[in-house]
Amino acid sequence: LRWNRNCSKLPLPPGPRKLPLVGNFFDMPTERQWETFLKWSKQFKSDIIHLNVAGTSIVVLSSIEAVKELFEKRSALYSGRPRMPMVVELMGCNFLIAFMEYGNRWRSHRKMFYEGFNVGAVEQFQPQELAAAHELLRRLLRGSADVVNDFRHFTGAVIMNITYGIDIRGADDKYIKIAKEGIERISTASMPGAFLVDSIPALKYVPNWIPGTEFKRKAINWKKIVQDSLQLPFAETQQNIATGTARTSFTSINLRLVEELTGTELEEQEAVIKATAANMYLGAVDTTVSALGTFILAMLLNPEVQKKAQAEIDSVVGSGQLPGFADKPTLPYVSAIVKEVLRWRNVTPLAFPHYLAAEDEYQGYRIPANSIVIGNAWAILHDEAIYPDPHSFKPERFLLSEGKLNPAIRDPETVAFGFGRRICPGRHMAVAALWIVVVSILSTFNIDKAIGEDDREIEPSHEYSPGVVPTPLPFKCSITPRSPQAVEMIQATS
Ligand code: HEM
Repeated sequence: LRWNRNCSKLPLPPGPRKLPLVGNFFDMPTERQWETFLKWSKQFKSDIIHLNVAGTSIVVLSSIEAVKELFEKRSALYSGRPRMPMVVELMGCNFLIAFMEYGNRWRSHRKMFYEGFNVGAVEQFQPQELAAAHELLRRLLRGSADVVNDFRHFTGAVIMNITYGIDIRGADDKYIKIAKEGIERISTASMPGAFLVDSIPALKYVPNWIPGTEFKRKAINWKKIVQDSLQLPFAETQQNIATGTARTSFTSINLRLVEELTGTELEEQEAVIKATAANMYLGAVDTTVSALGTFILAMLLNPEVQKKAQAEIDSVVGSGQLPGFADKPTLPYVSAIVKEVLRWRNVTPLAFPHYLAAEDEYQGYRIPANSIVIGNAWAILHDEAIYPDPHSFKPERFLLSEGKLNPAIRDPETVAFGFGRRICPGRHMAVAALWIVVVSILSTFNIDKAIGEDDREIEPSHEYSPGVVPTPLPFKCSITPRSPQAVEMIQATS
């Protein structure tokens, strides 16, 4: 009580002036929020700023020191998630780990995820990742109309294989479609401020016939789509196990581990396996696709980076074979490209919001109870003091003069995947998938700007979709084999 009394006398962190009742509602940016948050942070000379959006307290952290202190050292306080009635309660997304309250249910799901995807465990997935990367090369060889869509197919194929042991059939595979639609609905519904029911949860009890409750009808339709992505692939794996045709996968391994159980214990364990599997798919696809799209855009802007990487690959791997995971230690420039992709236009600029239930203090400021606390990962990854000329794509920043990776430069992987106990549990697999695609494409293809009908180069728009995971909007580019030998090597992979 004494602590609380002391805290309450402290001032709030600085921030833009608040109006009565609505607070900073009208100051809130509707796009690229991370840039405005950093601007305020500089304006108020503080790595912690406070906003009040129509009664909701929002705290934004924009330095590595602040996120480490609050999200890591005080993780017992800062590992919650804000209540999201639209997506969790109305759309039934309570099976998604990212939205779960911090507690035992979250722990049991997260534990199963960790066992499948920790740094050692993910090595077992390398053969599937390599096979899918080769399939991607074959797709690109046939000609790519939309490279971002090709990446969606690649990520879908890897994840469906690892998670359920299911093969994806073509670009319009039903599981790819279901997941794409599910992710789109979840992304729209979880955008802060998109639905009034998130600010006034009691609205969920208003009867459906009352005007203004379209959100309830949307929630019913969207719930069905999301449920399909949870239920259908899991049911197919169960069916395959029953008929003895199931391949080894995350789901089949875990279902076998619990087959001795009975009754509610079995039901509970099956529910955790089913939910964890769906999390893999829904957590992996858009994030990985976004990073790969950014990689292509970076190559279009920086042809010299592409040439340097190709020279490194040719000198290490040799021109007669395709690279594999074993080459990673000898290809530091390629690894530096992956790090720069994760830094330059990081996939989740504001990570995901954390939630503070009880009042706290930081640097003499009071952080009110029930605050949404956001780590501005974009600001940290664009800090000029650590990454000079932060808006340029420069893999060299991660290298020593002799070409090895420089351990003294902060690795973007420690920021781009979020913070503390909620840090992305799929990060090791994500980095492996990014690396194998980047190295495979660079070793066999040239990435250039497309040429228009007027014989001029077409500049990509560099526009990204709105949402929690901004993804490059479709753009034109030319991806052509580097040599006849590259074509032969790719064809030989089938
Ligand atoms: C480039 C790829 C990826 C990026 C940038 C990324 C980023 C993130 C971020 C920022 C968070 C929130 C962390 C926080 O709350 O502080 C997160 C959570 C999560 N990610 Fe990823 N992710 C990626 C790939 C993946 C993959 C491949 C999987 C699954 C195999 C995955 C599964 C999850 C899950 C389940 C959570 C929720 C964790 C929790 O709330 O405890 N992610 N991710």
